Amino acid sequence: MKINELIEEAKKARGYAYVPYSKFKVGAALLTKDGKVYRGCNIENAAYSMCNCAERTALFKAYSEGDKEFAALAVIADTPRPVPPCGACRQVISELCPSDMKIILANLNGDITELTVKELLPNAFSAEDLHE
Ligand SMILES: O=c1ccn([C@H]2C[C@H](O)[C@@H](CO)O2)c(=O)[nH]1
Ligand SMILES: [Zn+2]
Repeated sequence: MKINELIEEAKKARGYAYVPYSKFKVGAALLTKDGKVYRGCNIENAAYSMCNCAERTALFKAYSEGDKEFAALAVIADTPRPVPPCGACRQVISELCPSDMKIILANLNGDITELTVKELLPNAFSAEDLHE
């Protein structure tokens, strides 16, 4: 699947964002190694801390269906620069995705930034830091 196709999938997911509080719609599309796409949108809550980002929605959907091998993640929002994932999502992405996996950040103007998981969260805390 081409990068622009994955961005289109993320854009479709963005249409389902439930954002009555921020009005800030985000969409994500997670490509598995065998070519399947899991879409995600952000889902907010009146108890603000329960808001779930688009990126984590897509990852948790895939994981809960037994899909764990990922090739790329695209994220899109209506931002001046390609949307930067929040710190919580960077941590979850770095736990569940390969460190050299491609992350594609986009906005509605067609600006695109491509980077890897380890570039998105350098020096991440990980399982290797637990125990001795
Ligand atoms: O990369 C991002 C950044 C923000 N949000 C969501 C969280 C919240 O619902 C809204 C405003 O922060 O956007 C995402 O889904 N992904
Ligand atoms: Zn996030």
